[in-house]
This record gives sequence, C-alpha cells and structure tokens, in this order.
Amino acid sequence: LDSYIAAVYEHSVILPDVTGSPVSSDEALTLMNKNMDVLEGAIKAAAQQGAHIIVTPEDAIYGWVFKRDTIFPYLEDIPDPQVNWIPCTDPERFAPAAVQERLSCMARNNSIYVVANIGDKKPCNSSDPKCPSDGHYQYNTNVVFDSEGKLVARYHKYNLFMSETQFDSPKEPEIVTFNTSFGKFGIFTCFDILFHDPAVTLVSKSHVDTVLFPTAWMNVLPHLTAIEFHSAWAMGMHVNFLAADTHNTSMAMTGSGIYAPDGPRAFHYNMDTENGHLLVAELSSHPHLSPTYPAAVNWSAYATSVKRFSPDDWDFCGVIFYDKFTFTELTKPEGNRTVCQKDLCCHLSYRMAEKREDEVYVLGAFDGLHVVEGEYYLQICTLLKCESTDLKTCGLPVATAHTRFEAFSLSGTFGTSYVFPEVLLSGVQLASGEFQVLSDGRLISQSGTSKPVLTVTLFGRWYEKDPPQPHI
Ligand SMILES: NC(=O)CCCC[C@@H]1SC[C@@H]2NC(=O)N[C@@H]21
Repeated sequence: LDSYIAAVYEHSVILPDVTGSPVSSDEALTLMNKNMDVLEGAIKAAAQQGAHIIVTPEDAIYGWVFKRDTIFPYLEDIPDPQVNWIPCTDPERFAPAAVQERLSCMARNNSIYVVANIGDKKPCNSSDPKCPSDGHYQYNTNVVFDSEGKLVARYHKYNLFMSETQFDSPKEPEIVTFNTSFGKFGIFTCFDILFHDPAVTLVSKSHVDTVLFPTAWMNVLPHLTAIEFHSAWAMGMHVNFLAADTHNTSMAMTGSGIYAPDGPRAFHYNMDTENGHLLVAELSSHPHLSPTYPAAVNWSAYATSVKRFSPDDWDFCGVIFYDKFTFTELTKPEGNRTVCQKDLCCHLSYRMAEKREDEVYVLGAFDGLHVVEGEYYLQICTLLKCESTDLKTCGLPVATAHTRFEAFSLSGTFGTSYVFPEVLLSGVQLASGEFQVLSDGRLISQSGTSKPVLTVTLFGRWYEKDPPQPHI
C-alpha cells in the first residue's frame, strides 16, 4: 500500500480510587474493563472509517495513581511476540491474560492493528543481583496486536518519568519494530521522546516509516506542549508519528495527533471538557518516497554564514521552565535581531502586522543542561510572547495572543543536528502547512500564520552532552 489510514484516540481515563493497599485482581480487571469498553467504541469507530491501525494512550487502561505494590494486580505476564500468539483464539496459553485477550479480540473482530499500553510483570530471583526485593520486575509496556489479533510487538518503556516509581526500567533500551503492508513501524513511550535511545536509533538505524507513541503528556508552555513538541519531532526526524495522549485537564494532559514529516495531518487539543476524541487521517506508507518529503537540513548553515544582525542590542535574563535564557525585546514592528548564549547565536528576521502596545515579544537563546524532571542538554532559539508587558514575565506560560506576524525567519548556530521546529499559535494550535524549514536551517513563514503567534522555536537536543542517565 502507498498510503494507509491511521487513527489515534485521546482517552479520558476512568481512574481507580487511590488505595493504600492493593485491590484484588478481580477489582483491577473490573476497572480495566470499564476503560476497555470506551476504547472498544473508539476502535470500532476507527475501523468503520477504514483505519488500518489505532493507537491508544499510555496509562489509558488503569491510570497513574499507583505505588509499586498497588499496581501489581493490574499487571499480566506478556510473552515475547516471537511465540506467535493470538490471545483471542488461544486465551489459556499464557493465562491469566484477560486484558491481552480482550485487546486481541478487539483487533481481530474489527480487522485493525491495535496499539495499547498495559503493565508487564516478570518474575526474578536472587540469582539476579538487580532483582527487586518483591521478586519481580514491573514494566510500563506497549503492546501491538495485528488485524488477526496476533501479538506482534512488546516494548518496555526505558526512560521512565520521575513519578513512575511503580515501574522498573529494562536493563537496555529495546529497539522494537514490525513490518506491515503499509510500512515499517517503531514504538516508544512518552518521556522516551526526550532521549536518544531508543527514539533516535529507531529512525536513524532501523529506518522506520512511522513511530507509534502512547503518551500521558502533561503540557508545559511555551515549548513542551504535546501537539507542539510531538509534531516538531516528526518534522525534525522526518517520520510519520502517531501520538495518542491521555486526556485529563486537571493534569494538563491533552494533545494527540497524526503527524507527517512535512506537517500535521490532524491534531486535537482540548482543555474545556473531559471528553475523549478520535482522530483519523491518511498517511504515506513510506514518507521518504513521497514527493513532499523534506530535504536533509544543515541546521547551522545559514546562521553561521551571517554576521550578528544587531550588535548593540540590550540583552536581559529570563527563565523558561527552569532554564535561564538570554532575551532581547522586539521593540519595532519589523527588523533583524540576534541574541547569543554560550556557543549558540539565534538570528531572527520578522515583520509584525502591527506592533501592539499591550503585547511584548522577545527573541531568546539557551545553550545548557536542563536539570529539572530529568537531565538533558538543550540548545534553543525562540521567539515568544511574554505573559504581560513586564519583561520579568517573559518565559512564563501564555496561551493566547493577538499579534500576527506577516513573515519570520529564525535560525541558530546549532552544534547538534537534532533540532525540532515548533510553531505554536494562539489558543495552543498548530500552524499546519503555514511554515517550512529550508535546507540551510532557517525556519520560515513567507505569508504569515492564520492566527497570532505564541512561539516560533528551534528546539535542539544535544544528546552527546547528556550526563549518564539513571536507569533504575
Ligand atoms: N508520562 C511521561 O513519561 C510523560 C512525561 C512527559 C512530560 C513532558 S517532558 C518534560 C515536561 N515536564 C512536564 O511536566 N511535562 C513535560
């Protein structure tokens, strides 16, 4: 197939009561069946719209409110897919496996690949020095069932997010791929996207066409909202990307999408209701063969070839999500500006429709190690709206704006080749098809965007500069 239909479902999880002690396995299954009832409706609806594959979110079947012992009744032993197992037709082979059986039957009965996130348990003993004291490993796990219900992929999350003390990390990152008639797929989970392994390796070494991405993503403005960062990763890595986010507005969890290398095909962001939402869109099976496949980018070519635009600009410091940026204010309705921090200089050319008195925009640069909720090295060039006209508020989260940019061009002297281009508009919306990345590393919009701008950002990850990661 040259193209296929993809679906992602943003699910509003029915959470269990928070209990100090573990519930029975029957109680756990009752709660998981309630969530699977909702997922089944989405799977049927996706199949009716012709979808070949559907991705459901991380933690969608039991939530995240657990300690190590209280999640145990929700876990199943998930075998290696090499065993060739269709749980729907052979449920006793690796029983008890009620959740795998039901997911497999949903895939088989609706002739659709189903991607889900569940918990795996693996017994171990004292012959293994790393074996936890309770005698088993517990993994945050993605599973994929093909359209006949066969288990074709199992992935254990490697980069656990700080609060996931209920789970263990596998000893090594797992590179999990599978082939279909509509392309080669790879899979990882949520916080994995910030790190080199397995995420970058899946694309650069395994050459997957599409990444499957269950997530429970808490949005952080201005640079780490789900739709913004995930669509940027798809563009920067030149892959299709299917992101299904858990929906929970009190945790700022919303933002799912179907992203192609040249831009989003569909996305969803909703902080107004607790409803779930199904997205369905067509994607190229082999995006590198498509006529719209972007050319390779040298991210520093343009920026290193020009002189500092504005040598006498006044700089000041400000903080974005705990990182200390260097900023310069855009005082005029149009112009060329440069701001530098350490080895990173960011250049911006811009033209606003009008310079409003009630809104302030800055150009910012950050070149350093981010150290909160994980340690990872960043190089970031960003144009953003400040929360108010007080420059002290630059970098604080802001979700609405009124200033339109008729044109912009942003570039930076990046030391990394992993740069993710973000454009986020008023109301936390994407600028589908309204900007492009040139092969010399400029992120440009020639005719402006359909809505006012919150931020235009080149988000660089310099993996070689990361400290050793704590994979406990
Ligand atoms: N469940 C996960 O692994 C997702 C965590 C991703 C959260 C992203 S990454 C760093 C930012 N911090 C947040 O609170 N949200 C962002």
